[in-house]
Amino acid sequence: MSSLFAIDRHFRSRKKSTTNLITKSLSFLIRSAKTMAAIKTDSISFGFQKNNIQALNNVSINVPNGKIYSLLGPSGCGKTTLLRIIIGCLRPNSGTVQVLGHCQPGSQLNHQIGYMPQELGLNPFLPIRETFYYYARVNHVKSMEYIQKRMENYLDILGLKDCERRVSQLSMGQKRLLSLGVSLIGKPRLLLLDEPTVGIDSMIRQQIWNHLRHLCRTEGTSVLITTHYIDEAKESDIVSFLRDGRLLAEGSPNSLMKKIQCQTLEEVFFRLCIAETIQNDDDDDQQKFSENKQEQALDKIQDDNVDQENSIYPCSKQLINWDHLYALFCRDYFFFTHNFHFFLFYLLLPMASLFLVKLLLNGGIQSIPVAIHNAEHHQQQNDGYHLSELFIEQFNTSAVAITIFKNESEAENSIKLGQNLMVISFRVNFSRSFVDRYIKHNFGNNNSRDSSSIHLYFDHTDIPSILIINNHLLISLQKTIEKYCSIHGLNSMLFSVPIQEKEIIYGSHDITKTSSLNFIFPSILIQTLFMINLAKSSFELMYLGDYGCMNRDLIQGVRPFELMFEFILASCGSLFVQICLMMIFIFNVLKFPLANDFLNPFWIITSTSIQGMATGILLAILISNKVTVMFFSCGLIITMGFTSGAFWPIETWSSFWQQFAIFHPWTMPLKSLSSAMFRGHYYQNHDILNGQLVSLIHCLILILATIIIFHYKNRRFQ
Ligand SMILES: Nc1ncnc2c1ncn2[C@@H]1O[C@H](COP(=O)(O)OP(=O)(O)OP(=O)(O)O)[C@@H](O)[C@H]1O
Repeated sequence: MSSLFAIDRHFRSRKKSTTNLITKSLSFLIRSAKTMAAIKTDSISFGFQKNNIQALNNVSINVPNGKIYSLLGPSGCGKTTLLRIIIGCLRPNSGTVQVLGHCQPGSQLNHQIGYMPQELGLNPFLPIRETFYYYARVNHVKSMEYIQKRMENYLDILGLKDCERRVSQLSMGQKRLLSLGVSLIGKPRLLLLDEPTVGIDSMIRQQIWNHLRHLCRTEGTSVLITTHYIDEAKESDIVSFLRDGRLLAEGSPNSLMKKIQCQTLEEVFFRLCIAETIQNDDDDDQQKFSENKQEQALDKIQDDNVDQENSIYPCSKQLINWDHLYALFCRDYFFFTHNFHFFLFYLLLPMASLFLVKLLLNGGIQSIPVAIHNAEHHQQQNDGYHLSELFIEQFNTSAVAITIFKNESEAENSIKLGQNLMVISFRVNFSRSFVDRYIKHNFGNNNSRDSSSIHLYFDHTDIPSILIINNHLLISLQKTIEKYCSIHGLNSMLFSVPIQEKEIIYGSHDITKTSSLNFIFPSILIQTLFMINLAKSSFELMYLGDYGCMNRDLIQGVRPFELMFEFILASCGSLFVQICLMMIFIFNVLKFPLANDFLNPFWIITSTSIQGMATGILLAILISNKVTVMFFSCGLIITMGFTSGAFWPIETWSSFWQQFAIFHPWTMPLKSLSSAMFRGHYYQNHDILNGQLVSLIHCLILILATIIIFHYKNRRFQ
C-alpha cells in the first residue's frame, strides 16, 4: 500500500523543479462540493502553544452530506488536529467551523456524530458486547433488539466472533475494528474516523469501505476519514491533501487526477508537494488563497440555506440526560460484574487491615523490656520475705519482659545497647532499710536512705512505653506494700499515697489491658478508609483518562457534569457497601468497642471516606501524571495523619496549634468517632456534633470543587 508519508519523505529529499501547469491548476482544485455541507471549515488556523507548532494553517474543507470524504496526508500534517477541532475538543485560533449546520461543536450535537479516535478510547476491562451496549445507550439507542441486530451485523462485517471477549484480550487490529463498530452503532448522521484502517487486513478493509458506501447511500451518512494510505482513498467521493498544516487540494479523485494530469492519486500528491514548495518559494500563496476565498464566498451563500435547514435537529438543554446517566451506570455495572475480584479486593482491604490491627493489639500492652538487678536476692532475711522479691512478683505481668542482671552496671549498659527501656535496681539490705525507714521511722544516714530506695534508669526516647511502665511500677509497689502489711498484720493505710481513685468514668482501670489501645482504632479506621477511597477514585479516573475513554465519552455527547455526577454517585454506592460490611465485621465479629448504636460512627466514617474519594478525584483531575498523583497522595495522607492528632492527641499540642485543629478534616471527626465508640455520646454532645459538621462541610466543599473544576477543565464539551 502506498504511503503518503513515504512520498512526502521522498519528495523532501528532492529539489524543486518548476512546473507552471501544476501551480495554475491548484486554483481549480481547492473548491467545495456544491451540495449541502455536513462539515464546513473556513480558514482554520491552530497552533500548539506548548511546543510552538503551527498544526493548521488557513484550512478550509467542505464535507458534503451523504458523501465519503478522505483527508490524506503524511504523519504529523495535522489531520487529527483538524478532526479534534471539528468535534469540539480544540478551539481554532482563527477561522470558523460548522458541523451539521451548527457553529459550535459540542455535546449538544455530538450524539449525531460517530467518532472513532486514533487512540481507541475503549474500556479495556469491558467485553465486546457490553462496549456496544454502552455506546448505543450513550447515543440514545434504547431498543435492545436493534442493538443486538446491529451489533451482530458489525461483528460479522468486522470479523469479530466472540463478543464475550474483553477489549484487553483483542489484538490491536481487532480493537480498531471494535472502535469503528461502536462509532457506527448509534446510527450517526456524520462519521469522523481517524485512521480506521491502520493494521487491518485488506479483505476486512474492503468490507469496511463497502459498508461505509452502503451507509452513505441508504442512510445518508456523511463520512470524514483521515488516512495516509492513498489507494483506499480512491473509493471516496472527495479527497483532500494536507501537508504541514496546509490544504493542498480538494476534489473528487478523478477530477484531481484529470486536473493535475496524473494517473494515480500518489502522483497527484507528489506533484502538489512540488507545486506547494514552488509557491512557498515564490511567495505566491497570497494568490492561491484569494482564489480560494472567492470560491468559499460562493459556497457560503449556499451553506447559509443549509444552516437553517439543519438547525431543526433538537439540542438537549437539560442538566442531566438520563440516557447518558443510565449508560454510565450500566458501564460501571458491567465493569463490576466482569471484574468482581477488583471490587472484592476493595471491599475486603479495610477489613483485612483492621483484622490485622486487632490481631496485633489483642493482648493489650505486652513485653515491654525491663532489666532488674536485685542485690539482696541471695541475702538471708530473718522473716523469710524480701520486699524486692515481693515487688518483682507483683511487677512481673505480661505487660513487661523482665531480664535479671547480677550486676547493676551491666543492667545499665543493656539500656545503652537498646535491649531494655528501664532498669529497676535493689541494693543490698533494701528490705531491712525500707522497714527501718518507713515502719520504724529510723531515717538513718545517707547510706541507709540510698539502700531503702528503688533505683531506676530510663531510656526516655520511647515515652508511651515508659509512661506505661511507670504506672505499672507504682501500682506494683502499692500492691507489694499491701501484701507486706497483710503478712505482718500492719495497717496498709500507713503507706498509702493520699490520693483516691474514685471512679474510671470512661475506659478501663488497668491501662496495660486491651482496651487501653482502643484509642488508636478511630484513627486507624479513618485513615484506612480515606486512603483506600482516595486510591480507588484517583486510579479509576486516571485509567479512564489514560485509555481515552473519558474523552471519547465527552466527545460522544456525555456532559462533564453527567460524567462526574455519575462517577461520584457510583463511588458513593460502592463506598456505602464497603462501610456497611466493614462495620458489621469490626463491631460484630472483631468486637471493636461500640458504646452505643451504629449510626454515629457510620456517618463519621462515611463522610471521611467521601472526603478520601473526592480528594482522589481532585488529584486525578488536577495532576495528569500517574506517578505524581501517587507520590502526592502518599505525602498528603502522611501529613494529614501527623497534623490531625491521629498519632498523638492534640491536647498535648501548644494552644496556638490547637486553635487550627478545628479546620483539619480529620481532627474533629476523630474526636467525634472516639466519643461515639468509647463514651457512648449522642448528637446532643457537642464533640459528636462538631465532628459531624466539620466532616460534612469538608465533604461538600471537596465534592463541589471536583464538579466545578472538572466542568471548567472540560467546558469546551458543553
Ligand atoms: N497535544 C499536542 N501538543 C503539542 N503538539 C501536538 C499535540 N498534538 C499534536 N501535536 C503536533 O501537531 C502536529 C499535527 O499533529 P496531528 O496529530 O494532527 O498529525 P496527524 O496528521 O494526525 O498525524 P498522524 O497521521 O501521525 O496521526 C504534529 O507536528 C504534532 O507533533
